[in-house]
Amino acid sequence: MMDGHEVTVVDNFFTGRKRNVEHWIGHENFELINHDVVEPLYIEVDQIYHLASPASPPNYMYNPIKTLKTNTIGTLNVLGLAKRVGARLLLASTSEVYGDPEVHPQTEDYWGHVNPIGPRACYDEGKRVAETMCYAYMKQEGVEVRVARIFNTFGPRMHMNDGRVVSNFILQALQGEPLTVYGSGSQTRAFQYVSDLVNGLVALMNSNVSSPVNLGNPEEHTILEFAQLIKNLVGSGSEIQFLSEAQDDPQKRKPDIKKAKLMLGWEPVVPLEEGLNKAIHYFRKELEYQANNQYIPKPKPARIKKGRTRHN
Ligand SMILES: O=c1ccn([C@@H]2O[C@H](COP(=O)(O)OP(=O)(O)O[C@H]3OC[C@@H](O)[C@H](O)[C@H]3O)[C@@H](O)[C@H]2O)c(=O)[nH]1
Repeated sequence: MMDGHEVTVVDNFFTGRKRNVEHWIGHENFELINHDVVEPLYIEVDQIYHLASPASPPNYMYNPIKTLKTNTIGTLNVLGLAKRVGARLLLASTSEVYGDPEVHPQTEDYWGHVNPIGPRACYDEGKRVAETMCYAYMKQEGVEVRVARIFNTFGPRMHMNDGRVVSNFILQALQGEPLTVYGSGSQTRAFQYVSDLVNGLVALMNSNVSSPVNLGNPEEHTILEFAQLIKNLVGSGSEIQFLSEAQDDPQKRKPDIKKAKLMLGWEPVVPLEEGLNKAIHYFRKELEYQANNQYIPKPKPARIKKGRTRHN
């Protein structure tokens, strides 16, 4: 929108919210369509960012069949749209295509280590077949595709009930509740701030790189370190609580971003603490918003008939 393009947002609001784009509603270049990509879509566009699919593990595991349909039928539909109108399509793929990786850090040529029947499979395998579909359409139909393998990302406008670790820890720390660490907390992740990701996606879309590219921040920490860091940044007295570990939880994850640096001239620029402070500020405001905007139906005023006076 800020570059002056006409933008159509398509969302079924399974995990999205109108509030996230409300500042653009009414702008002449902006359109919001309530639509599910599992159904075909007929519009005229020249670039498609295919970002559909819940991305938070509790969300995608909540309805695995829907997650599979979105990533398979939904991807076929948007590829069909790209083919019909001659648009370029960027797929939001994921670091989860590497599964619980045996190669560290993960490079794009690593094929991954995925449990095809585990609880994460609807998402991991869904995204893997979505990549396969992109390259089949590229080879057979000449559709221009771009594939971003997105590593853990956070930032403002995440849903309070998202369930991923950054929003969970920040909300728990702000409310004085225990920070819930799954397992021992020795598993690692590397988190990027949302604006870095957006810049990477736009750079990839407008590049000539059709093979998959990792987009992530390579600064790696254990989950326990993240819990302590967030507690300190919030200034919270919350305890750290160890819960049972999640099944098939990847034990180590960190992107190798040499390819993005070399071919897109892209790398993350927002330091972790600066990004976390912005997210903390956002969630603080969200908690205030929630406290002040609970929907309480107002009682209807009694209907008073005019013109007649009743005498009992
Ligand atoms: O409250 C929590 C939530 C999560 N965790 C742990 O924190 C780590 C990160 O968990 P998240 O749920 O944030 O995200 P995951 O790394 O498991 O999956 C993510 O991977 C990359 C993206 O494609 C997706 O956004 C998502 O699937 C995991 O080890 C998880 O077990 C906690 O310890 N406590």
